[in-house]
Amino acid sequence: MKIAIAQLNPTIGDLTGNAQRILAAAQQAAAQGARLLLTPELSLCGYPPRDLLLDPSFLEAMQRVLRQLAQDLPPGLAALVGTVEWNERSLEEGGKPLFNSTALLEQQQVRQIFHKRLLPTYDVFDEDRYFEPGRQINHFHLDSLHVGVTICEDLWNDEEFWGKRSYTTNPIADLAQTGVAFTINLSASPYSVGKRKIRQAMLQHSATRYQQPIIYVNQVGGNDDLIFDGNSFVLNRQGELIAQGQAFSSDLVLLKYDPEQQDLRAVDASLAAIAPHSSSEMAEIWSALVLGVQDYARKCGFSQVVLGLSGGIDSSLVAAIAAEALGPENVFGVLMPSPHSSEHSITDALDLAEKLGIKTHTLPIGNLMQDYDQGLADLFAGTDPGIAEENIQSRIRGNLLMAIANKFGHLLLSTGNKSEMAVGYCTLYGDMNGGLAAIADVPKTCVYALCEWLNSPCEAHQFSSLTSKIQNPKSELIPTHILTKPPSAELKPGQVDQDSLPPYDILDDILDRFIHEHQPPDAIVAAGHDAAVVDRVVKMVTRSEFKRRQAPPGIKITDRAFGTGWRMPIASRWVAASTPTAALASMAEAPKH
Ligand SMILES: Nc1ncnc2c1ncn2[C@@H]1O[C@H](COP(=O)(O)OP(=O)(O)OC[C@H]2O[C@@H]([n+]3cccc(C(=O)O)c3)[C@H](O)[C@@H]2O)[C@@H](O)[C@H]1O
Ligand SMILES: Nc1ncnc2c1ncn2[C@@H]1O[C@H](COP(=O)(O)OP(=O)(O)OP(=O)(O)O)[C@@H](O)[C@H]1O
Ligand SMILES: NC(=O)CC[C@H](N)C(=O)O
Repeated sequence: MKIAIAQLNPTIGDLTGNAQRILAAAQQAAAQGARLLLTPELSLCGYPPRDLLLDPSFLEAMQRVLRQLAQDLPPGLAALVGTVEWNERSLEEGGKPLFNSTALLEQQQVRQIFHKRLLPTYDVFDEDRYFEPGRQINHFHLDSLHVGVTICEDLWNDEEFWGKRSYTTNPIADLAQTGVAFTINLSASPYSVGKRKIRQAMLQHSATRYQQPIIYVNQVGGNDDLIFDGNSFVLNRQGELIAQGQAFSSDLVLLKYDPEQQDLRAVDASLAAIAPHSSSEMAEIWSALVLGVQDYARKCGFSQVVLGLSGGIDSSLVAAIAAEALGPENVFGVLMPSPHSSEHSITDALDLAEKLGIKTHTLPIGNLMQDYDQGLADLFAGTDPGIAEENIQSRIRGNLLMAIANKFGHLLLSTGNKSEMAVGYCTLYGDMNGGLAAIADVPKTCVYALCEWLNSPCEAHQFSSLTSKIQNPKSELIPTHILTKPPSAELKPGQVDQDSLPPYDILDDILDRFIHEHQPPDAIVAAGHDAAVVDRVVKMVTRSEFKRRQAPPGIKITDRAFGTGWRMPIASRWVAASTPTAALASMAEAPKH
């Protein structure tokens, strides 16, 4: 029996468009002789639909579209399609009104429905808000084949792999008891650095432990802050990788079940294992950010973006990502020198723009600054000029950029990185203005590493059309001077970031321990950091929550991004304290994936 994995990129809420995507994949799969089509979790509405699930008309429409899709599928092809079902018993027995489900469509009908059993409610996930956990073991027969069904989190509870149990049930253990030939996992698993390897190792462990071949089907594409990387894969009974989908793009992967071997195998290759994708961390992050900007713009209806080009490294990286995502002709860089701007802020920005092939315009802001200062002169009389006056530059730039975005229907990209967002080194209604914060989850040291990677001709060529256009292999995409000069906001004469912040390698290590590793300040000091610096950084993070709450959505690439997975109070007096006892620390350990 041939089986097809449809690694799809749905748009949230575009029910008919998503159904058409499923249908197109179904037709392609049927043409290649497939009997069963697999689609990702909630493939009909896209994941995560969030509070659209509270709209009854949305749920009704989903039911209608699902039934129509069942009618339209090619004859002879069964399909598993992700959908939402009512929990009718909730009216009498209580519980949540919905299930996160998968429908088996066959012979023009909805033949069977399976409900997700384990509901993630941590980090960016909030499934307990909407769904009741399924109680049944999910499996079906197709021709002579007996198949197990799981939905994403259902397979994230292997206590041997994790060293602890997150839920009381373990769906794959239940399925193994029923004698299924293999288990399917229909997922919408967001990207973060290193997650592909974790998924494969985790499911390899489960496949061998339960003697279960596993087909892992993941969604692809950017949905607001979340990037789904695809990377679907198939493991045989020995846990060997026998097929995989592309990273960061839609795909259709065919495989088959071999009844003699009682195992899954690739259609074209032999049973022999294949090598997992081997791209570097930088290549992965680059691809995730490009897809994030591309899909956010496309799904919100923008074809062009605008950003402030300062000749600094952050705006240079964002411009490069945007040029890759939307085409250089669709990126508009605005240079806005003030009397405090250096000469190189202009020459470096123009040099970068030429290399990327993007359009630029120069709008000096000196006159506007004078107008603001004069307008405020009476009110500010007798005070010393300071941050308020400095920030006016940033706010003039933010204002001009929004005017340009309004006028030409562009999306404004803000350029703040994660280190700045963490400590509040950015100006509200100034450089924080924007619709999408492309690198808000990329620490400053990683911003440098990404630019260096873009400039290294070997691997970047495979992942960037921009670098491959550069004829001279010695000529870099991001001008060297942008990488070597000290970072500066240039809001007052001679200002550099390191006047206000610790060196970025130290800052980023403290932030990594505090934000990603959940280490308390005393543990960070014990790791070798200066106590006063740690204390200052932790206070800056805590006190700048009000800025982050007003920031545009950022593209998540780490296991703990600011945004939907970071829910801190603003008006709070708590500042992280000392290490708890070991027992408490392990109980409180937040799930990461
Ligand atoms: N809890 C709270 N809830 C709501 N609002 C709160 C608040 N606490 C302060 N605020 C308000 O926020 C104001 C302070 O925030 P804000 O006005 O953003 O400004 P602020 O943080 O004072 O200054 C911005 C900093 O970012 C630096 N920087 C670095 C890189 C680039 C840029 C750039 O702009 O290009 C700037 C700049 O040098 C300066 O150190 C307060 O004056 C107060 O009005
Ligand atoms: N002279 C300028 N012209 C246009 N935009 C500017 C200018 N100065 C600042 N900006 C905008 O404000 C943002 C914040 O400035 P900031 O100095 O923090 O970043 P950067 O210059 O890109 O990088 P770096 O932090 O390495 O100097 C810039 O990325 C840019 O979008
Ligand atoms: N949609 C889900 O159930 C996702 C949860 C899962 N732990 C993942 O990140 O892959």
